[in-house]
Amino acid sequence: MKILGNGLGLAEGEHWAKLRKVANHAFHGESLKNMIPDMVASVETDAAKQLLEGKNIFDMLNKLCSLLFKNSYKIRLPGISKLFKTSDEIEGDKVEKEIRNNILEIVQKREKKAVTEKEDSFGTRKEVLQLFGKQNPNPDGIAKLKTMNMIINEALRLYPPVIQLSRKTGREVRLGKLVVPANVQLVIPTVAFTMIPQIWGQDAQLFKPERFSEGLAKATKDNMAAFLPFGMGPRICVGFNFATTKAKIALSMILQRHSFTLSPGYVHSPLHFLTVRPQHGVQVILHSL
Ligand code: HEM
Repeated sequence: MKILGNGLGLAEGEHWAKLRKVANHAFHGESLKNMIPDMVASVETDAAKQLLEGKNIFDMLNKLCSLLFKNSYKIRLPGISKLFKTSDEIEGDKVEKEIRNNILEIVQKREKKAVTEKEDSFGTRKEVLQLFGKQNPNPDGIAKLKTMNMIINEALRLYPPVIQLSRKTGREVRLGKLVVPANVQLVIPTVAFTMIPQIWGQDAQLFKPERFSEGLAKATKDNMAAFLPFGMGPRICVGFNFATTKAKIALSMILQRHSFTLSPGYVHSPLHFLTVRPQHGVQVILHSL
């Protein structure tokens, strides 16, 4: 019975009711409707492969069933299995372990596939391949990297390397309702502006490059000062174009050659130390295309 676990089929009472509620929800019309495209895709492409993967598991389940059946009327003292195992019990444990490993293998394979598919969910690789094919990036194409530009903007919004600007008033100035005398040092916490829900919405903390799909003015609801990763005015970052162009070239060349996933060892820990940076680096796993 160990292999059957404590699932819905064997659960009782309150535990059963809880599991049943979850299962009802999972198999409810709406949830099921959302699964249909995946079901269709899996029937079209993966059916044969899945059958092969699954066959091994069903063979082992059959073996386990016959062991259970063979032993179901045998009387054993409670706890004796811990001290002494019959050959059937040893065989049963082995089969159970194999089933578990097989299932885990299938799950891991699916997870890996899902991550690889998700990796280009914004269509950036498609965009790169359409513009450059396998050739090196060229200036005309770089200017047309629309989704990549959106992704870079969104990354800079959430993790601006420079989190504040500073200015000193050369003379008395009026800032809205505020009159600031001459020689005052002002700190402008630009990072705080990137989280204003009235501008960015309730999902301001989420990574959503599509918010930049219709340009900066639309994304900031005409408050261009809400997005200042490179500063503003005459002292705006002089390397602005250099930095974004280099990033686009590097990303394009990676996407032309590799798919990549975040390493399971990566720990998300942005650290502000002069600039914002990943405290422990960003470990990715590259797969050649
Ligand atoms: C993602 C990369 C970069 C970010 C986020 C960034 C951000 C900034 C920011 C916020 C400022 C202050 C702007 C202001 O006060 O209004 C600045 C200034 C500056 N940046 Fe960058 N920067 C980047 C890359 C670069 C690169 C690659 C270079 C050089 C090739 C560069 C050179 C400069 C210089 C020289 C200034 C001072 C400009 C001045 O005071 O007139 N930056 N940067």
